[in-house]
Amino acid sequence: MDLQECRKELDGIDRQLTELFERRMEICGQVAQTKIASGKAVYDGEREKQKLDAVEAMAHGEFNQTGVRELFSQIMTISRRYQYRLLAEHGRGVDLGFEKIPTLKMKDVRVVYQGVEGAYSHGAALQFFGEDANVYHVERFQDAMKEVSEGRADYAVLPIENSSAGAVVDMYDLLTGFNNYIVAETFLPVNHALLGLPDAELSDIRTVYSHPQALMQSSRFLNAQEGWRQVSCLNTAVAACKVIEDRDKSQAAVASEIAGKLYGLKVLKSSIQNNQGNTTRFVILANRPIYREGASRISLCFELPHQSGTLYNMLGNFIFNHVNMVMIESRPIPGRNWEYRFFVDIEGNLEDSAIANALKGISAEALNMRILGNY
Ligand SMILES: C=C(O[C@@H]1C=C(C(=O)O)C=C[C@H]1O)C(=O)O
Repeated sequence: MDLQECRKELDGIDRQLTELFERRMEICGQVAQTKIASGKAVYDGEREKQKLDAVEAMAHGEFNQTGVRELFSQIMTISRRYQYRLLAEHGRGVDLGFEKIPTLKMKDVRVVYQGVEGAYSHGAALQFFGEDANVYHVERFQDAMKEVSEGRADYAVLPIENSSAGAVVDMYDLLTGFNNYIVAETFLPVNHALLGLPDAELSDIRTVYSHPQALMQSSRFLNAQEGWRQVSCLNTAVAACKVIEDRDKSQAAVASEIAGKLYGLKVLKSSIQNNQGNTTRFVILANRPIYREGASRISLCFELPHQSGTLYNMLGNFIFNHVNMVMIESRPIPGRNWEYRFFVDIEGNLEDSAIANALKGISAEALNMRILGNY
């Protein structure tokens, strides 16, 4: 056979495959009807396993055996997608347990952040809730989560991701450890300023204090200054505090401008960080599953065993519902070697039927799916 003839033959086979696919889907529709009547779950893992073993046994040679396994795993994923859709049309959609609200309550609320006054988290809280917001701080991320879950604070503002350093991994573990929900996000540019005493000038400076990260992130500017000593501190706010307390004009701190304002320091030079676009994404957490009208991003997590194809199958729930995934992170599950918890962000609103379908699929097929928020 030449190429022309081969392709003609393939066209005929593909026509048959398509016809058979459509017939198969029709039967799957009938299966869905029985499930609507009986209340049985769409996903039947045992039946799928038997099916994959059976088709594999029918194929010849290792390559084809793996191939049909993969093919049928996909076909069954599509079959389930279709069934979830039919179930949703019959009012058997998922109750995701979230309440839609017109706007977030922003007035007379208590807001907690982690760290000290003048830290970037403080800046993020004021950026989102306004300069006059009723904010307070705690020492650790988990303390902030606890303040919210136990109702002492209405919201917590915590960093989740930095544009150059990546995910704040501790936060991911905490998101599953507490029943708090992400209700909003805010992006704070990480702008390090050089702060000195009110009567100091740039030419007076000999020693610079800051957190090692901030010193490193401002290395280009700092290293270009001849004879400046760089000294590490616990955090940027402690550095600012030291400068004001020592009353020495030759000392400066690298910290946020808000720290400067708080401690009464003068901005000797703003935006001294190497990377001008450096931004941190903060999430706002509340202790109730609420989402704003028009919310467009959903964060969720689920667990998967360390087996080939499990993640691929799970992500099929997004692909076949045309849901766009914008972030994925994995974290080991404590105490369960080689099993992972995945954190995924998708675009959409909990009211969209495609989203409900995808989430229903994942909740049936993965372990411990949790919607962390729609914001
Ligand atoms: C069609 C069914 O629903 C699902 C899809 C399957 C398939 O397409 O073969 C198999 C098992 C179920 O997970 C069924 O239960 O038979």
